Amino acid sequence: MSYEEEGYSQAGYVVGSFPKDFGYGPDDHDGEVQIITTTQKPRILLMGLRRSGKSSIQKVVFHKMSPNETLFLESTNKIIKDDISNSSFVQFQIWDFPGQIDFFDPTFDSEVIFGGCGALVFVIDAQDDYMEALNKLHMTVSRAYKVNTEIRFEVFIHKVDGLSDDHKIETQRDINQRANDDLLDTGLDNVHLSFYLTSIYDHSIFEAFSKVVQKLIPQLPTLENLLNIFITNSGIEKAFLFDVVSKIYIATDSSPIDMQSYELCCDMIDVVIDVSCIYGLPEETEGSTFDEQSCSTIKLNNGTVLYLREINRFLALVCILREENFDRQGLIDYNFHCLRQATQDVFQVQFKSPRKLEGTTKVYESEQKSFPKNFGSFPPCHEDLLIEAPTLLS
Ligand SMILES: Nc1nc2c(ncn2[C@@H]2O[C@H](COP(=O)(O)OP(=O)(O)OP(=O)(O)O)[C@@H](O)[C@H]2O)c(=O)[nH]1
Repeated sequence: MSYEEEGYSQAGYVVGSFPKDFGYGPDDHDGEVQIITTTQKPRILLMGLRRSGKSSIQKVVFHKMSPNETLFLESTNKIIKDDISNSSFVQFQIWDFPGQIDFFDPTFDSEVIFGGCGALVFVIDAQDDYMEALNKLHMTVSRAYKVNTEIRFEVFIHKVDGLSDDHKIETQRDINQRANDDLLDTGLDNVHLSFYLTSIYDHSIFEAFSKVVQKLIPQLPTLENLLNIFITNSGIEKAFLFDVVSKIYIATDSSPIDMQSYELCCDMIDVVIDVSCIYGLPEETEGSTFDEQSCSTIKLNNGTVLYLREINRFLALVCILREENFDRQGLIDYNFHCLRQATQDVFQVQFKSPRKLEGTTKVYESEQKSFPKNFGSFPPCHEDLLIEAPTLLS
């Protein structure tokens, strides 16, 4: 059967009911998936005035550059296209624009640049006077929206490490108000801007980028639902699905996120990778330090356990739970295997025919009782933790 018959477009993406042609997923589990790496990737554009911090964000989040090293970055003078799909689960390109870009330059092709773009991240330096940045933001948004009404506009109020807490809130309120007023004045009141306070010197930039990326993942509600069921049946308090290299979390359960939990999980990934680098591979062996055997459990002295397991070579599940709930580690391990299988299925559905795709997606998106029948749960003595447990382990 040809790819088209199977539901593929010529470009290698699925013709079907997904909202956008975004390519995600493990490319090592199924030969079919590799076709996506040869095609045009969905794009996230990084724009903003000169020296606002665009290249630093890209280098810190996706290339492990330490924040202090960004002091020596040279100014970008042409569009830098960074394809991060080789190292990351989320397959997209990031285009870093020079600050002085001129929209009226005839070589600036808005149709091409904004046409296939998923998200436009506009970076504003909060330590500087931001009036000029707001003008540029308005010009950029109106230009992009004219070409592509589907773009998500994300505004990073950046370098907030230099501001006091009160000043941060006040700056965000002021920028939000002015940017939306500008849009209203030009009749663009249906354009939605999202604002984030960010800095490369803490985890805020990773958190903000996580939210930007999550909005581009059509499978997000399904993943969230899977994680909800997993944590409820396993006595876990919080679970994140991490892209290991970037430390972007592509999904979490629906309980509230506190920054400390996120930071703790990020730190755990660093520890596991560092220890694996030193002790994980036999001497003089080339290979990935994160593989199917990667797993770790860390018990903290405050009665909390951190639990990390590999989902595929790019993705890790990191959970936080109470020590007493870790007594039944076998059950958690078992449930994790169900979750891992389900997660892989969710992403591979994307590469099946639209007909099959609808059916499978429905299974995962419907009520909890329709989830994989083999999901384990705490035995009946822990009834408080059960939610219509499918098959109980005895
Ligand atoms: N304090 C602080 N400085 C930052 C932050 N992010 C970037 N910088 C600094 O801002 C300066 C400019 O950063 P770049 O990343 O080169 O800025 P850019 O927007 O790419 O600049 P152009 O390439 O000229 O458009 C560098 O000295 C960075 O170290 C941040 O979160 N906090």
